[in-house]
Amino acid sequence: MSSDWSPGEVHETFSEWALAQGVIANKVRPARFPGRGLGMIATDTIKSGDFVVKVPTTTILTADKIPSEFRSQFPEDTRIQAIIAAYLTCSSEEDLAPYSLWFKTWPTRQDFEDSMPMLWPRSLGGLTWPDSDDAADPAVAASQSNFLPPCISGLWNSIQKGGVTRQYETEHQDLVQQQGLRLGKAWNDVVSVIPDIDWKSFSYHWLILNTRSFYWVAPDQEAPEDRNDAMALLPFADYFNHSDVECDVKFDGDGYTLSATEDYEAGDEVYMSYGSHPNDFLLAEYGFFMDKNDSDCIYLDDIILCDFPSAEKQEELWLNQYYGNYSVNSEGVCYRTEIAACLMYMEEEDWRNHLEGSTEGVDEKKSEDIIKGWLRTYAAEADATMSALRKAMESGGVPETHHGKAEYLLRRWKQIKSICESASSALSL
Ligand SMILES: C[S@@+](CC[C@H](N)C(=O)[O-])C[C@H]1O[C@@H](n2cnc3c(N)ncnc32)[C@H](O)[C@@H]1O
Repeated sequence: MSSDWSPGEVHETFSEWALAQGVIANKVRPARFPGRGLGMIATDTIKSGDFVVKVPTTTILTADKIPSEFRSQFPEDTRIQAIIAAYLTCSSEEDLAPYSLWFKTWPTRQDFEDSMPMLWPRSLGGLTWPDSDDAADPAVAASQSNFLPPCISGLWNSIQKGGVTRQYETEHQDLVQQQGLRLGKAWNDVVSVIPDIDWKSFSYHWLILNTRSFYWVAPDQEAPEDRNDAMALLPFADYFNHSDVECDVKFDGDGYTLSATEDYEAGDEVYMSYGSHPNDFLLAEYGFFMDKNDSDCIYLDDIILCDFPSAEKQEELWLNQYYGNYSVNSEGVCYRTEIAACLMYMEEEDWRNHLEGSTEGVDEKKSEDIIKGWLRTYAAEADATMSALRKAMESGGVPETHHGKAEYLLRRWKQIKSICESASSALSL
């Protein structure tokens, strides 16, 4: 192994401890990967299907491992993530001693402040938290621009959002506001019971759970309604970085088995999938995005719904379950988007028949032009935002300490523009 990849003493010591606790590592070990922190490296040839890590139940951290007198003090609807985060924040060193080597391998709060948009300064689209010091900053108040991608912020610079007649469940949109609500509620719930709990430490542990937990349901329990309440932290297995590979993580009463879903050579990084997530979701929830991501897409909902000719036509979309979640990837737009485009110019009755298979009234050229117009609107948003962001960097609206984050956002906006352009070209084929 190259010395640059060496994980360092803290990780070596922790790995020895984890193996002594019954964790089994098969041809993998932690290593350092530029831009990805720690990850897992193959120490030998691994074939797809080989198990790479086993983690026994005895070593994992779940809500069941927290003393019931601690758990039971919180309001009934307090989420498991909040309870575990509060436990990790408030328990004595003695109670947490069994995990102490593991905690040293986790990222720092500064790492989260650098990578997670929800903790970024408000000038870059971050939220206001108990420790935010820029809430009253006049430069921030004066800033008219939003720099986060619309799927993360729910905001636009070049279009007036509006015209939405129905509330609906969005996929991967408005992410930072939803996170804000989740963390805000968690904070209120724990503060109601532990008024002097430390915000920085609590939010740090909440983010550790957000970025490192695995799905877990104890063998004698029902799966909770919300999968976010089925959380476990797994020592050692939490070194795996994400890639758009298949996922093979199984658990039973004995513990977890993580298997490779691709072949790897010695020296390759071995990945696990955190799910089929678009880049905006990865950025908001995990603090990174990928150069190549087959699951990447953006959503046209705000553009389409404010372009829709009448409330009646929007109602047609709603009644026929085509309201919202209009996705685009570099290969084109989704079927829902094509159907919405048809309703822009078709008579309602023809359109309803079209849903049943009729082509009466369908004009492919018109549909293509409409969709291309929507994609141009999104690409123009990318241009407007990149230009505003560059200006804010030059003028000091985004302080120099945050230029790294701004550059990262510019990279994402370039990807967004390129998705619009490739999807538009694909329409003409
Ligand atoms: C489960 S941890 C993986 C271990 C982590 N890299 C570390 O240094 O401890 C998840 C975090 O790893 C980072 N990460 C995961 N996959 C990544 C990738 N493909 N590229 C860059 N960072 C990644 C992100 O910071 C994410 O929040």
